[in-house]
Amino acid sequence: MNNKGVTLWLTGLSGAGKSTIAKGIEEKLRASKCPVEVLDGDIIRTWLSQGLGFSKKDRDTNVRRVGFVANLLSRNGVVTIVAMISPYREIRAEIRAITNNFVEIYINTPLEVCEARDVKGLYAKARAGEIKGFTGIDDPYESPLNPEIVCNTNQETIEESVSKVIQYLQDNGFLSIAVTGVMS
Ligand SMILES: Nc1ncnc2c1ncn2[C@@H]1O[C@H](COP(=O)(O)OP(=O)(O)OP(=O)(O)O)[C@@H](O)[C@H]1O
Ligand SMILES: Nc1ncnc2c1ncn2[C@@H]1O[C@H](COP(=O)(O)OS(=O)(=O)O)[C@@H](O)[C@H]1O
Repeated sequence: MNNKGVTLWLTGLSGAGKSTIAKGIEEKLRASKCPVEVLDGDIIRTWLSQGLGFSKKDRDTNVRRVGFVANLLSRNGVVTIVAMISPYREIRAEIRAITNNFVEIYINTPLEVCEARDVKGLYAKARAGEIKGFTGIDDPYESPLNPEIVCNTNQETIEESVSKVIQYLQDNGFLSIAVTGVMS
């Protein structure tokens, strides 16, 4: 096993499908004995970033911390999957510049679809004014201009998005093993 290590940075609105697709990629790679870790926004905010809020300053701090850890992992051969809203272009560019093999993946799901899913009921609260500064409602989301991969989750299945990412890893020499079950 001699993976190059890579950081897969999944960005998109809340409910876009970042965690779901991250888990799908993780499962496929783990089943093939590939070293993989997921840094998920919700879990990071429980441990590494407890106490941070959702101001631009706090979100940037959150993203910087995760970028730092992702680089440590990926430079040691781990496929590191980050799933965070990470709404600001500038900070994503900053992390790209300092991170080993940074691959930006835009989980492109229209706001209406995320809102209809409303997995955690937070969009309803944001619309009711109970949560202020909610991304996509009254806080910005700056979509990537040149992402390496785009997953249009309202036009493709979870499995198709996962396969697309694994295929990218294989095509770009990031995997030293063949991962089974990848559609072409
Ligand atoms: N094609 C698809 N790809 C990904 N998720 C999908 C798709 N179709 C439906 N879903 C559903 O959308 C929801 C996405 O929720 P998920 O927690 O993955 O979003 P998230 O982007 O991680 O949000 P948050 O930033 O709030 O953590 C899940 O319930 C998932 O099953
Ligand atoms: N004001 C808010 N804006 C966006 N997401 C929020 C907000 N308040 C709570 N959340 C929840 O916090 C999670 C997003 O956290 P992160 O991905 O860690 O965000 S980020 O902006 O700092 O990258 C999502 O699960 C979302 O549902």
